[in-house]
Amino acid sequence: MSVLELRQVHRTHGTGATIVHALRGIDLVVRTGELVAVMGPSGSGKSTLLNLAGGLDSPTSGEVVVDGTVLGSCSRKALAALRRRKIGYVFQDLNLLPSLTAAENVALPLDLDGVRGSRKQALDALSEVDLNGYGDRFPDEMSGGQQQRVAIARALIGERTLVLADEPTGALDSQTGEAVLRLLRSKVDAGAAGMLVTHDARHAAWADRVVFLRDGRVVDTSGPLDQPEELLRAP
Ligand SMILES: Nc1ncnc2c1ncn2[C@@H]1O[C@H](COP(=O)(O)OP(=O)(O)OP(=O)(O)O)[C@@H](O)[C@H]1O
Repeated sequence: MSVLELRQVHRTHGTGATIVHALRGIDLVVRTGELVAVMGPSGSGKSTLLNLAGGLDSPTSGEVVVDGTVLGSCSRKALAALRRRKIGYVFQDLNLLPSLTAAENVALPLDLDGVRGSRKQALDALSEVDLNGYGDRFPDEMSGGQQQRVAIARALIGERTLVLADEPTGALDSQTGEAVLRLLRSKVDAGAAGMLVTHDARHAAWADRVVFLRDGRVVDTSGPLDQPEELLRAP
């Protein structure tokens, strides 16, 4: 089943002589159980693509569909609820709330929906990212890598059908980074769809498919990545 669909998506910034075409006509489908890696040079549109898929930004033209809902047709309130319930997002800059503890940050999307037992679920999610006993710490009492794992726990908690991650392993050592990718993979295998922006071919190897962007266009896609180095060298 298609969870995420982009139909002829364009996104421009500015107008006239200073116009920037961040995305130029992207068609992409991500299905249940599928993890898609997005690669490409700096400025090729990867973060823009992820922001559009997560409903954090809107296309200049074209449609973004999540779980059968055209995001552009939603009210702000409906979009916020859909994002909270269905989309887990790991941002490059984490976006943890400094005044909430780790457990409260993780539980927040559930609390906003009045889900019972959110603290227990949050503590379980924290222990899955190896943060047992850290639930009552505030973000500024944790290392960058620990904060990143809190952000991952927040993205994976609940019944998310779409998980979006922008360089989720940035501040992590390679062993913890691998554990995070394994978690992302298992969330997808358990019935979600996932999209992962990465510069690292070893991380892309966790994906079922790699979409390679250049200048806002998909220039290549591959199945399971046999030869990531070749793809990275593509003209
Ligand atoms: N708010 C904005 N205003 C103007 N231009 C923007 C804005 N956001 C992105 N862009 C431009 O759109 C293009 C795509 O940016 P984007 O951040 O999506 O690239 P990226 O592939 O994620 O880059 P990186 O790997 O460096 O994070 C770039 O040329 C960028 O400068």
